[in-house]
Amino acid sequence: MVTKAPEFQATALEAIPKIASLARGQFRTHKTKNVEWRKTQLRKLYWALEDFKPQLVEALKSDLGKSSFEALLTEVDWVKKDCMWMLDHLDSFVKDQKLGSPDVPATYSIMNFRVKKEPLGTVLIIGPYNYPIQLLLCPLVGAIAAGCTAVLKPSELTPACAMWTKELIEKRLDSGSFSVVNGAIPETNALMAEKWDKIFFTGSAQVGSIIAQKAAQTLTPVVLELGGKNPAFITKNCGNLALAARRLLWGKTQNAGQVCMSQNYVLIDKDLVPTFIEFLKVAYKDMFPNGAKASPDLSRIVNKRHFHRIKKMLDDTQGKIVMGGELNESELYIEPTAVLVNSVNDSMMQEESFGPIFSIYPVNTLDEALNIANLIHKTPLSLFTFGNKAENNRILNEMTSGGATINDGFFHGAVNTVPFGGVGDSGWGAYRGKASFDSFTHFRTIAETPGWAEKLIRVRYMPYDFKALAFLNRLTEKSPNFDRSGKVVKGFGYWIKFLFGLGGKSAKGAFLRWLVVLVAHYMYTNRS
Ligand SMILES: NC(=O)C1=CN([C@@H]2O[C@H](COP(=O)(O)OP(=O)(O)OC[C@H]3O[C@@H](n4cnc5c(N)ncnc54)[C@H](O)[C@@H]3O)[C@@H](O)[C@H]2O)C=CC1
Ligand SMILES: CC1=C(/C=C/C(C)=C/C=C/C(C)=C/C=C/C=C(C)/C=C/C=C(C)/C=C/C=C(\C)C(=O)O)C(C)(C)CCC1
Repeated sequence: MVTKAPEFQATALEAIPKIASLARGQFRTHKTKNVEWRKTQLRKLYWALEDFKPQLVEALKSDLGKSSFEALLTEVDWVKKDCMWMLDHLDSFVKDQKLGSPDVPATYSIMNFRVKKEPLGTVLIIGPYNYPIQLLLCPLVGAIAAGCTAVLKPSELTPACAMWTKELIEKRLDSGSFSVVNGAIPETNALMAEKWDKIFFTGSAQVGSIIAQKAAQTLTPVVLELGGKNPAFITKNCGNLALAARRLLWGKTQNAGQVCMSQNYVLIDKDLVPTFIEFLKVAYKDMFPNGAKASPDLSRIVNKRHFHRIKKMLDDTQGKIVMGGELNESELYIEPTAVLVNSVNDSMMQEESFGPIFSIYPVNTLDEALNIANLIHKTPLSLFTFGNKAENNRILNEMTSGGATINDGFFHGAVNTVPFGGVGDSGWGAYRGKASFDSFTHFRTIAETPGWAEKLIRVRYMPYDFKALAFLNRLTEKSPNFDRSGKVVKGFGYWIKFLFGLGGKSAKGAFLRWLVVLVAHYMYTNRS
């Protein structure tokens, strides 16, 4: 029998400054600089997740109706894998990076330039409700790896997960170095009143803006992982429309579409629309042979407020529901739903879905699709392309996004070791894999000037000597190979290189050409 989650209890407001101060104090002991200490914390986190697995799976069920399959794949095991990956690579990440050519000119090579990887300090991590374990603890893996201490603020909308997270972190990790503050706006405000060395926020753009403004007052750096209105493009040349339908439906069924990087709307060649809808229905039937409501796999909407937010999008649409459409408030159930729309002003195009619903918008050309997508949201978190190679490249070239997947739903975000983040108003900064370590690290450049070099570098001292400066410039300055209009000038040096390199553009190219010439010459002279 799995123990029920402790009843949700917000952290006392007056305790919050002490928690923050304790975490800062722990950082000042310098124990986190020890890489073995960090590894021990990561190992403890791994085992805490393993040991609390039944409680977390149950909590995800009670907070979000999440299936145990998804609870393991995308939350508990996901973070465990993150710990293991970080443990495997931490030794190489923490090493000083020696700076040589091309960063340091040869003339300065005696200064032993290097980059030291320093922990930023004490950080605040604020999480959202949709993946309450993964999106709170993966940034923590980065923070621990980098040598930071941290205070975590889980979403109050997933109370069972929040309470277990507090227990597993505070019971298993170094006391005081890692703490969890539970609560909503007042508790977050109390946390924001403290000084942090970095704030890592995942959530809505609206709250992200509040956090960024508050952080700016103390010049605190922030990572923002926000939402977006993400487009999918399907062109006439998409090849396999049935596959596109199935893969896009996947994006709206995992976690009942409460995935910030899944598609909001599909811009599709108008001639493909009827077939695409048929394929969506086939895929739906495959995934839910007994209907979505009866499926043990489909999550529920987190609460009534979000249920009504999503319902309102459907109530306000002028479009036609072509798949799904069933809602049940008492069960917080919303069926995976597709709506065929014909206006960019439709609620289904203008609002962030963040649920199992999406719109289908027929277009005449790819130009039209790109114009619409750039109009709806210029910097979405993701985009998806289903076209031929040239079309996919064109879409990627003419529209930006945090990340993108060609020929699938949100696959670029389904691997935990590659960088993940938004662009513009869908987010600042990235994490996962090495990016998680980097996100909490200060890359500190160090130079070391040997005493014996004093004579060589005396040019910098007053009284200044223009002759010495001219000499230094002769050693260090490179003359341009371009004129004032920006055109490359093929001067004497270029033609010499061209001649001796036999037209090869690199040393390797020149070497290969010389090799061919020499082999040909050898064969010619040794022919029988
Ligand atoms: N880019 C990414 O990785 C992700 C982005 N999201 C985005 O998050 C949103 C859904 O998550 P929610 O939990 O509803 O986000 P939210 O922004 O409402 O809440 C996130 C966190 O901020 C706190 N918070 C809420 N209002 C606050 C306020 N006024 N002042 C200070 N703190 C406050 C909450 O307690 C919670 O811990 C969607 O917009 C979604 O697109 C969600 C998951 C991942
Ligand atoms: C098994 C063999 C092979 C290989 C098999 C392969 C490649 C299997 C692939 C499985 C797939 C596609 C699994 C899909 C996993 C999806 C995941 C983990 C989704 C995660 C979603 C997340 C983390 C959501 C996050 C949400 C966020 C950030 C948000 O709201 O923004 C071979 C190689 C073929 C050989 C034989 C054996």
